[in-house]
Amino acid sequence: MEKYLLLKVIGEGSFGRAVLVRCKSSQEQYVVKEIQLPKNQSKLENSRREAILLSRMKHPHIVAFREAFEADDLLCIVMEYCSGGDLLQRIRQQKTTQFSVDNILKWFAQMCAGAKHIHDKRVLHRDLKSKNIFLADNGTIKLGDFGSACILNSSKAYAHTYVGTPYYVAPEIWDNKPYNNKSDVWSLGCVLYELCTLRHPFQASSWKSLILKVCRGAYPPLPNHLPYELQYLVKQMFKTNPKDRPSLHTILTSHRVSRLLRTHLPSQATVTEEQGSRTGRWNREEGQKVANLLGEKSLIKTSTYEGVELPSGCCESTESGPRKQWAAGPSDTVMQVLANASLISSDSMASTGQNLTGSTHESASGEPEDGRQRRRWEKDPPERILSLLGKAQLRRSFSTFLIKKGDDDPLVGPLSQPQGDETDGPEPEMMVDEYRLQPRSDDEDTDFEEESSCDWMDEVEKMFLEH
Ligand SMILES: Nc1ncnc2c1ncn2[C@@H]1O[C@H](COP(=O)(O)OP(=O)(O)OP(=O)(O)O)[C@@H](O)[C@H]1O
Repeated sequence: MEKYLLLKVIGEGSFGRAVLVRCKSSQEQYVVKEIQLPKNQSKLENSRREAILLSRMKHPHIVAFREAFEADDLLCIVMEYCSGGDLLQRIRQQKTTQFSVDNILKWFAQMCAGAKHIHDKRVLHRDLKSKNIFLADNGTIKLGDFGSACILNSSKAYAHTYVGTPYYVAPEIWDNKPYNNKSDVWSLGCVLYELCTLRHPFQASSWKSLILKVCRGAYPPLPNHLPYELQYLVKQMFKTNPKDRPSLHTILTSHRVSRLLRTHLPSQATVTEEQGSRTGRWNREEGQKVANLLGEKSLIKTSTYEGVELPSGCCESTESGPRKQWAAGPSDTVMQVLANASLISSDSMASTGQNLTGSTHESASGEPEDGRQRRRWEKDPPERILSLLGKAQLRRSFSTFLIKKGDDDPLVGPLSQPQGDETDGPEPEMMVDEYRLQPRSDDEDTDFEEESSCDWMDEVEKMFLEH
């Protein structure tokens, strides 16, 4: 840390603070994420994973990694400073002034290029939202916050924890289905919608209403002045079946909107890893060094309660439970039980009290110890879990999904007005050319998903049983 001069604290995240520093030798400014190395092993792995993942993602639209080191009890991740702040702040600054179509297309194209790059590496971001997307000083988009990302295609990659922010979560996650590349596409659809309207597509005053809207893909249509290609794209990104959503590759190459998007992308933004490597922009050695430093094994032997504060003692289990699949229609049950719970405001995960998260449990090798078959639930599991949820207040967070006892503030969406936002009021009537917007099925598109099913509901149950 002696190399850097501390300039100011930018903010506090759930795992530590972010500080602006200046490198004493180069005079360049960087952000250092200081993460208190947790005694809790699972959080430690989470922190290390972010550093490793970031070190491997070199792309013009991904926050650049510089180095990571451990000092005292801190893991310090040094990264590019995005002086334009995050996109949520930027959208809020607009108040009621809409962004120009060119601006929307440019930013969206850039975020797609960054996200496509991580998907090409078989990594899912899992928490894409305007608050995790940054603007560099030249106005360029940079995807950040890889704390929730998970690597796919590794039998040891057992990051099967629920991660996400309710407002950006795809319908399949509410259905306890595995997170997949199209779930990231859904979240980016939410960001695109925010850019187009300065509002969130799925605003609601209760969990039931929020989940219903998400699971039905019901959102107020975009204003007519926007090009139909954008309207068509939004409609496709909000297809409730992930298979019907276009991949980022499709969006950038063969979608009706691709031509518009590509005019805003310099050719280097879509460079592949191999191309990058040939041109020397992708520094494998550097990534490897960091991975070694931080212990690559820990990356894939992860046992995490990702992104959520847990009561102490909740993360201790190392049991390798078999994967679970829903027998049928969990969403209805989810909604029944959530109906009475209120969603409350929280900008920070560093909240106190009893919170909810998912976790990953696995053997020391990171694999199911005995190759056990996946078992199916014998009875409808959401009933059980959600009756537990019913005892708690559901807490909204921009960072993750929390349940907290004892509060009952009304729900306020990320882009709600401070007061009196009619989140559940009648949706504005718009003239939409349904025929032109009719989406096609994207059968030939690329699909991949995390290996293990999302068993966050199971973890909720365990957590409450322990208390
Ligand atoms: N590279 C960066 N450039 C500029 N600002 C950043 C950068 N990284 C983070 N920030 C800002 O620093 C603050 C803290 O960020 P951090 O990622 O630590 O936590 P968070 O995203 O607010 O919360 P959480 O950890 O719960 O996701 C945020 O306001 C964020 O916008």
